[in-house]
Amino acid sequence: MSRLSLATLDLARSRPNVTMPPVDPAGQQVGILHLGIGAFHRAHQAVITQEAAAATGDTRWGICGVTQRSDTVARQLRPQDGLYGVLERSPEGTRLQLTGSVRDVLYPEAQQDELDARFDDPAVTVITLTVTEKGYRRAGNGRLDLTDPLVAADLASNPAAGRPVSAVGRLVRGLLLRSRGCGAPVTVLCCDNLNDNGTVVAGLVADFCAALPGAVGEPLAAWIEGNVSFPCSMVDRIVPATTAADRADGQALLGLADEGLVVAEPFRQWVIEDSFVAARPAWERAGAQLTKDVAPYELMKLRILNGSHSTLAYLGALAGYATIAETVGDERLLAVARGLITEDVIPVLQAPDGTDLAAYGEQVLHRYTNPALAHRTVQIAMDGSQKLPLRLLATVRDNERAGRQARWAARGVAAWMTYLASPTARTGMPLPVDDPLAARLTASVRGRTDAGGIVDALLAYPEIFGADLPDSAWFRAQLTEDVAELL
Ligand SMILES: NC(=O)c1ccc[n+]([C@@H]2O[C@H](COP(=O)([O-])OP(=O)(O)OC[C@H]3O[C@@H](n4cnc5c(N)ncnc54)[C@H](O)[C@@H]3O)[C@@H](O)[C@H]2O)c1
Ligand SMILES: O=P(O)(O)OC[C@@H](O)[C@@H](O)[C@H](O)[C@H](O)CO
Repeated sequence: MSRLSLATLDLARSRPNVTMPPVDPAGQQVGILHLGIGAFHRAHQAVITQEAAAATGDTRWGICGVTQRSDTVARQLRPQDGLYGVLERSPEGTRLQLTGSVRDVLYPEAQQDELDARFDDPAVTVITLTVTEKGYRRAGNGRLDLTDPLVAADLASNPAAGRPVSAVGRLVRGLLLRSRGCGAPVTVLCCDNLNDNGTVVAGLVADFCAALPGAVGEPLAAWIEGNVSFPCSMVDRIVPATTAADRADGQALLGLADEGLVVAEPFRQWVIEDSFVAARPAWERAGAQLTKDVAPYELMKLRILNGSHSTLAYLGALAGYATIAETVGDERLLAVARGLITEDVIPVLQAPDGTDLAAYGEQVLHRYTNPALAHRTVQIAMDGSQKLPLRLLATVRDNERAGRQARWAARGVAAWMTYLASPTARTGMPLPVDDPLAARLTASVRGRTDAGGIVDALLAYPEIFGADLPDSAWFRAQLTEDVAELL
């Protein structure tokens, strides 16, 4: 079967349930450099960007995507001239949105020169990132982990001449080349699920500069101070990893093979701090919200959605459910998610202007029920050591400060602990541990059946639980009771 590309795109024009790109892909110039061109970026920012371009007629905002660890996405998209479909799945049916805003894809290991040229291109005024929580290589204190092998390798090589391997290393090298080259201001916009994500990235870049030889790091830090901004953003759209079945469904709709296809729910939200130092797409013309303060939106989303998502992922996987939709079909597990949202999270959360938190929470739970979206519990269970502090432990702490006990958040943490201890679900479904700390975590607890010992062993990770939570008597007791029940 022929493959989607600029040459074949017209064949899709009359296909039912297929929507053509709303802009001429070939007419878009690259103005955005995106580090981490995974599934989420393709289903969220790239779609909103092409809609903004269509609404304004502004052709400056094509995207150059940069893969991080492998050339997979480059191999998928380059033969397709950057085109791919977003398979939007809902109970009402499935439609395919063709997307044409990705104009180039680079694999840095083989294309560092091309990447350098993009970083130094004055037409590029926005650099965006989705490199996952662990991709930022943060130490337990939130600062750049200078002992991380990739970060250490980047620092050891000449930043202007070497070939960086960490995401922050790539970003800093790019900013260095730009500061010495075109010198044009640029905005760095983080789109990962992190609290205060722009501030986090600004801090990591500053840490990296401070660790460079002074003659390089100091002038670079000064240039960044005057020429780069790091707005925060809240991003939301449920985008499960694409499967072979998804590709087959996409191909049946399109009549063309599409190796770059991604799957998503209909819902999407993007709230962006309005703090840009250079031109940007008019994303607000495609539904994005530009605001002075993203923090209340970030906290609402991370704690209500991502907190309940992780809780359901661990509880669901332990019960042998493969997907979130199956998990919320179990009334007892749905009740845990609802308890977490209404009893633990909302009472200690500040609502963004005009937002009804209870209604938001119910909408989130409803989104999980989408039976057409096979979002695997073990996918969401990945990287728990990076996610739990933001998604659940912050809620535990805020409740402690308010003199309350976050009983349901503790249940989510206990489910993570039980997941780590259990090689398989009760049904025999394997429970893989995919986490930067996987080797240590599994050595600590995998295969153990003593609830108290499991809880003690895991609470002893200060990079996850800090110095305070292990001292909370009710938390330890609740975790032990819950792990004993879940094992
Ligand atoms: N998928 C979703 O539903 C969703 C929704 C909102 C936000 N997000 C954010 O987007 C991120 C990526 O999600 P995705 O669905 O695109 O995942 P994905 O697996 O499709 O892509 C992940 C991207 O991050 C890169 N990456 C992974 N580990 C890395 C590391 N250690 N160092 C550097 N880069 C690394 C990969 O190379 C890839 O480019 C999430 O971690 C989250 O922060 C995802
Ligand atoms: O993408 P991750 O790994 O940060 O988290 C898994 C899910 O909780 C997450 O992707 C949600 O689907 C998403 O945050 C919804 O917007």
